[in-house]
Amino acid sequence: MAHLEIKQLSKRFGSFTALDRIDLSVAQGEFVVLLGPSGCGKTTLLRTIAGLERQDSGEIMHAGHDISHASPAQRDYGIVFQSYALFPNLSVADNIAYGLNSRRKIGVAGAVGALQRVADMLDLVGLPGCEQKYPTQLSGGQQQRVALARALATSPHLLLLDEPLSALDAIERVRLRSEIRQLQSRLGITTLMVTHDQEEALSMADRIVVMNSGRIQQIGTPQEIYRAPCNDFVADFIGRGNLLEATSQAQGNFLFGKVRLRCASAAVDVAAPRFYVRPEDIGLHAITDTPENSFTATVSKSEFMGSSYLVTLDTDMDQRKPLVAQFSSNYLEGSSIHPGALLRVSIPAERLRPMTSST
Ligand SMILES: Nc1ncnc2c1ncn2[C@@H]1O[C@H](COP(=O)(O)OP(=O)(O)OP(=O)(O)O)[C@@H](O)[C@H]1O
Repeated sequence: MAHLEIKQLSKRFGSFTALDRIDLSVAQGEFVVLLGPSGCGKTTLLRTIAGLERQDSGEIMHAGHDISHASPAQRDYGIVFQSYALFPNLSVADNIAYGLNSRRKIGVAGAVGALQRVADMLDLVGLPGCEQKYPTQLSGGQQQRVALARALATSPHLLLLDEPLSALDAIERVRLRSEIRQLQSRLGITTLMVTHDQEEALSMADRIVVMNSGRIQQIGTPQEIYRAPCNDFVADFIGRGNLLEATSQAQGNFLFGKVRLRCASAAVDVAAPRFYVRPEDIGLHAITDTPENSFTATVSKSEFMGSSYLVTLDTDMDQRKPLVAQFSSNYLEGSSIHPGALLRVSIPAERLRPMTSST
């Protein structure tokens, strides 16, 4: 049985459809990331699960209970928002204890129990001894750790994170994302996190739900989403990529302008073949070599990215956009990839991935 099950959930604001028949099943202990561009409905979905928005239709089941019409207080979750949302006039301890008080989970041990719980929570998020500080005395990352401690203080069975890292600087963001992931694994708490940052999603999620215009586009592991995007939107949104159109030839061969390539997959729509190639899947060869699926290309632009170069190539493939390749800096050591340079590149047959849908 799924720990969280969302069935045909729809939400409208006036005539605008923010969520359109969302189906999603989350397993116990899973870390699921809702990913999509601004305005696609991620936050609305999270808020509807929290009971902070009411759906127009559809169901939400949590641990076998129908919570579709339960009030936020009747639902069992902890939530962390993008802006730290701590009470500035309350100490760290009071901020964390607030959740305990409001949910009446202090128990018989009363205030002493609450103090111990606050201390335990601060240990858990790596801020021991910070009880008496105030939010303004903490960095952004520390404030989000306190917000996390507050969300976890009632031992909820569901953790909802709404862009918890987006207000932090780059270094703190990377640090906190691995801390959150480790903590989540350790506690085994089922977690849903909203982000529009694809790197964050790829590095943290067990599964990613890619959304656009209130609809789910694809659900899969980071590897599945990255390697096999199901449509143009996902292909475009996740990482860099080349969408290529071709005409069919015999025996798994396809013609891209003047360039003929073999595709190893049998799943090509031969009537309208379209493919997807990641920049890092493009090979670079000595100009005199002629491995399978290789062709010549002229460098039009070369950007140094640190560990790699991003190289824009003019080819005879006759596509709407130039081909973009990514070559490792180590591999290029000593060779010159400057605008105008003639290269021999290849798209290996198994890296030429068919697109099944253009929606
Ligand atoms: N209370 C509301 N009233 C009217 N429209 C709303 C309301 N809340 C959200 N919307 C609209 O619903 C759509 C989805 O909003 P939502 O906040 O869920 O998007 P999002 O994917 O989380 O985007 P972002 O990353 O920018 O927060 C947006 O077009 C937004 O303007």
